Amino acid sequence: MTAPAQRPTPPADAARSMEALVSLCKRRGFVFPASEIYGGINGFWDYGPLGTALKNHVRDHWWHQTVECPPLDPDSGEPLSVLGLDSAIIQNPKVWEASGHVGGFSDPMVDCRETNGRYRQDQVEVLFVEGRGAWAFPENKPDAIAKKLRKAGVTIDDGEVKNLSQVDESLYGTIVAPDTDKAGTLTPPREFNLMLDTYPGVIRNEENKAYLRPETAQGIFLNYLNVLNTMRVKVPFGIAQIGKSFRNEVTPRNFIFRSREFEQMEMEWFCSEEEAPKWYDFWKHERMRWWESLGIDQANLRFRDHGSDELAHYSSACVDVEYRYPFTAPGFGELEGVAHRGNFDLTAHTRASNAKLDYFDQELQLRLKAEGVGKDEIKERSRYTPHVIEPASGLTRAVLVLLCEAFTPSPERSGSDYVMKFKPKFAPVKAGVFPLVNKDGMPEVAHKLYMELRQRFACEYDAKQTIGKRYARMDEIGTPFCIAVDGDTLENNVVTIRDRDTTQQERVGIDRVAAFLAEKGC
Ligand SMILES: Nc1ncnc2c1ncn2[C@@H]1O[C@H](COP(=O)(O)OP(=O)(O)OP(=O)(O)O)[C@@H](O)[C@H]1O
Repeated sequence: MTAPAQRPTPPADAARSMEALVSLCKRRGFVFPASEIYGGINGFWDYGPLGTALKNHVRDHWWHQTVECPPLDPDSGEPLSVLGLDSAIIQNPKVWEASGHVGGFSDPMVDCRETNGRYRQDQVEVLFVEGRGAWAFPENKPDAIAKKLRKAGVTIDDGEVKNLSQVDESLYGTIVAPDTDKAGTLTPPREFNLMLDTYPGVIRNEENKAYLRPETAQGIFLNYLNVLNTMRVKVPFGIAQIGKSFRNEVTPRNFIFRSREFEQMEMEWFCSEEEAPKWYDFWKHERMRWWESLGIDQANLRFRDHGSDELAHYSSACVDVEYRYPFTAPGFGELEGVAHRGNFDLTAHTRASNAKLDYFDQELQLRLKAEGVGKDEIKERSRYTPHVIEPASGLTRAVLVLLCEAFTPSPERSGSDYVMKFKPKFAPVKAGVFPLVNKDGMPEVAHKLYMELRQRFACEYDAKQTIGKRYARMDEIGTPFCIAVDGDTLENNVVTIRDRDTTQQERVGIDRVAAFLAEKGC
């Protein structure tokens, strides 16, 4: 008996809040649908000025904490070695054959013969009501689900909900497909490859077919030897990179959660087989600590260990860091995977390319010698293909999480419906500088302050509209501080700084403003 499936119906207010968030992101310049003036293109998004700033702040924080200032070795207390990389998006297609992506990077899909709708099998939930029938759900459309069930005269509590991937195909004939009222229109599942292809060069034929990378990780394996030979590192060490990846997702959805072009932040940690379990545990907890450092509420984060049936054949452990997205609530969805990949990738590339991607561990050799181990055994054990621990996360998914965390309805405030409560470090704009009124010498003083502050902080100068409207706009784009130059500034050199979250105001000497912003973590 399988565990009861989670209810497919997200709370209606969560769906509505997602709608409001998407609309705010567009209205305020965070994220726009790609090619919007041509009707858009499914699964692609453009990051506007504020979304780009937010994304860059997250990217820089990851890079700083992973490459420039990585965690300390738990045993020696010395910094770990992690080196940065920026590999090509398009590589020799043999790479993706060796890695298993050409043959096996696919999702099982079912089609509806009636509507031609195509669904990922594991993203369809089915309600079985004994003696009445079975209804498949269009995911995350609570209103449509409610309507469909009402029409059928059943409620979600009348039966049992199962994921379609756990339903025997012989029962497909009884299921009403997600977008029809007819039973039995779903086809059996078929594998659908997620690789997007392209044809570099002048001739467009199978021989010249190449792929847009579906993950940044393989670029790291391809450069393992280059880094080892040039950077004076020894195992254990890591190689990290941030960059675009592409997947022909069948059902891109939930805003930027699942898109066809997205950005990843991945690190491959090369270590000995013996130490791999220790490093797996280490990186698992380090990664959670990192997510918490973004200011995400701990209650919205959790680990989910993969069951043995989910693990790739070469992997001995994998855990997801999950976040409670509005569209998964009360459940969670993936944000990052930390995988123990064994030495599958390096071994596969060794086999396919004939390059020697192994490692001679001099320290291990000396240790074994001191332990009195025999010559042949030393030789065999001190040359090996490193094992790998891989923390792999989505940069664009991280942006979505920060947007969801920050998004706070503010019915008590006039002028803005929402406040985006970003941690100051990640806020796209750190401070708004306003003259209280656009006269009496205030604009000149405010503009001078703005010109100084912008050397260190992303600031905006705004002298238009009422002060209330200026505050409201800053609240909606998540600017943590607004600095008003008023009569008191002209007389006493003090400005009024308003805190976005509390709306409390504080008087601060004009020459202390930069220090104030720095102290607040801007
Ligand atoms: N289509 C996508 N759009 C946005 N981010 C993605 C997408 N696919 C993967 N990611 C991000 O890259 C990370 C690492 O990729 P990985 O291959 O482990 O994902 P995955 O397990 O296939 O994700 P999912 O189960 O959500 O499809 C994911 O945790 C996620 O944050």
